[in-house]
Amino acid sequence: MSAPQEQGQAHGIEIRNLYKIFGPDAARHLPAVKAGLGKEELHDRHDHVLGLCDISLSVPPGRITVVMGLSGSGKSTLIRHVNGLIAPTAGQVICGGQDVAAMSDVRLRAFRREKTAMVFQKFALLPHRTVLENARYGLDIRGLPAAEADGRARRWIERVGLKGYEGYYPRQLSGGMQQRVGLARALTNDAEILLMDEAFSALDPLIRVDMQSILLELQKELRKTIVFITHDLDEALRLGDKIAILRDGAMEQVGTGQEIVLRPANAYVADFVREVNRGRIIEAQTIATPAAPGAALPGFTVKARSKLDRVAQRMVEAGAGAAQVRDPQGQLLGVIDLPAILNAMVNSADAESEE
Ligand SMILES: Nc1ncnc2c1ncn2[C@@H]1O[C@H](COP(=O)(O)OP(=O)(O)OP(=O)(O)O)[C@@H](O)[C@H]1O
Repeated sequence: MSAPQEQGQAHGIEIRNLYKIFGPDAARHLPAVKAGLGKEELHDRHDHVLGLCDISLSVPPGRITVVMGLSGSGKSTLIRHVNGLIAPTAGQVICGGQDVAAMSDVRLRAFRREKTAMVFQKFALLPHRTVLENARYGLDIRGLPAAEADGRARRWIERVGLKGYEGYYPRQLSGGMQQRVGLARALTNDAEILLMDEAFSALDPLIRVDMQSILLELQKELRKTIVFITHDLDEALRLGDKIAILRDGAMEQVGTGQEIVLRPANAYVADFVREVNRGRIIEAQTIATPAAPGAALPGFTVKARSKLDRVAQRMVEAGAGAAQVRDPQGQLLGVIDLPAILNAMVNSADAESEE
């Protein structure tokens, strides 16, 4: 009866000047934190923990925003503000024109249940329920007719590659398969916003890459607003349309993977991206420079989104020292040459940090 909402326009999320101080007297310490009191001093002098410090982040609708940082940097705290599991000490989390932090309990519960779905590192499946029952659990809670809940759940179970396993129990499945159930459950809920907290971190490396591929494949069509937490840079670079790097509760840099790898904002981020294989990340379009007016264009052409290691390989094979970079519509974006490619690929990511 009730129409599926797959076609519904996903909302973005605006996080504005968010502060979270853990401790009984959080509000009292807020002015000092705003004036620059750091995490360590707050802890040592006042026995409070600075969870988040002046975080502003625009999470675009229909895209994957990755929040990354080391353990304790505030990733989980941030994602839990998005669905109101944690209330901020100050600041706003705006979704669909509403401040999540200002919602009444009833409204917040409805928002959490209907607009958001979470995928956890530890899967959080119900052990005594089958794959099908786990996947449809959220719909059961919402009181959907059984036949409809069943139909929707089966569809997503199939989409994550688990057709035939509907009657299995979680303990009968591998970790990767259990997390597919976690994903199917989140998708069955049909929420616009997917919150994924280290969702693939417990999986073996190959399975993890598999799950990333499944998510990317589904996302092409689903266009959910996804906030994905990870401490793994490779995962962040693979998944993130946008990446936010946290340290000690503060935002170090927000940007695309290309921007972060090529132009780390400071020494900390530079350190983070130092080991990255830049040739496999940076795209031709990122380093293309405008063709000189009137100059002849190189005879060789590469695609805008081709990664530099492939571009270099093809250029060397073709004996080309330079190439045009064109987008899928054939539009000229600029030119690149081998020295520029090598320069971008060489791992000299020490930030020219001004400070
Ligand atoms: N309920 C709480 N009470 C007190 N301090 C907390 C609480 N929750 C989190 N913290 C502290 O806030 C900071 C950020 O923690 P958070 O769990 O968000 O980090 P994280 O980046 O998700 O780390 P991890 O990758 O280890 O999960 C840490 O210093 C943590 O100890």
